[in-house]
Amino acid sequence: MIRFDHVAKRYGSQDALQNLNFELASGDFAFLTGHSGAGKSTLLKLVMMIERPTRGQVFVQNQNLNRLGNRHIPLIRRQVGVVFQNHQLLFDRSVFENVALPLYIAGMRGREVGRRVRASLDKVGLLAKEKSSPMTLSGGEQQRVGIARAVVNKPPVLLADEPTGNLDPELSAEIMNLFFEFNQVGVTVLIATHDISLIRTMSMRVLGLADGQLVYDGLLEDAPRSKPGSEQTDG
Ligand SMILES: Nc1ncnc2c1ncn2[C@@H]1O[C@H](COP(=O)(O)OP(=O)(O)OP(=O)(O)O)[C@@H](O)[C@H]1O
Repeated sequence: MIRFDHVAKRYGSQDALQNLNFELASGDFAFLTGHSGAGKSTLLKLVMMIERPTRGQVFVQNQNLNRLGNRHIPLIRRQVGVVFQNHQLLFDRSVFENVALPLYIAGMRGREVGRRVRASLDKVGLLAKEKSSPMTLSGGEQQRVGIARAVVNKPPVLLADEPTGNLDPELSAEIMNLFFEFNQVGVTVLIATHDISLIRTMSMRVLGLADGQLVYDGLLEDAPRSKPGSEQTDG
């Protein structure tokens, strides 16, 4: 679960988020949308403890992040898998080694690593590519490696920041289906995206940000066509 309770984030004199209140219960799925600079990445960074709120409280899996010191950050990171737009894969390592990285960081060694990595690659349909270099893979395949890495230690929460940003509509739909599959087995999923046309095709909850404020929380199919994010594709 994720809960924001009167959360504000200010960078210097810039208000990135203001008085944000929402909750994703365990097993919920939502898209996070809004214009460039609306505060999507900042919101995700607060969940990952890359940033701290200026005011208010963020809860992840019922833990109040304000109460956790920096030494607890790895504990939260193990509970929150993250998928980035540009994959952030290591091109000098194999697919297997990229996916295994969070397990190594968590101190896991031996056979369990192989078992977990292969289970994860199997879920994203890339079991046959474990020895390949990510460089030899297509954009969609690279994104699936990024997803396998995000879920390899079975986090209860999965975040994604523009995970389909560089992909064509067909591949984007495939990637979204993977997120739905993880959600169906109980993972809480929050996906930041500009891609209103893609999320219009799915009747899922949408959190809409504008200028750091939550201006919409509901099913997009119920919304007037100008909301939320006003179809902006900038940024
Ligand atoms: N490290 C920072 N220092 C100063 N200002 C920042 C910082 N990070 C973000 N901001 C500002 O906070 C606001 C929200 O930015 P954020 O990156 O969260 O928006 P976003 O919705 O993710 O945008 P995009 O879709 O372009 O990635 C913007 O005005 C941005 O300029």
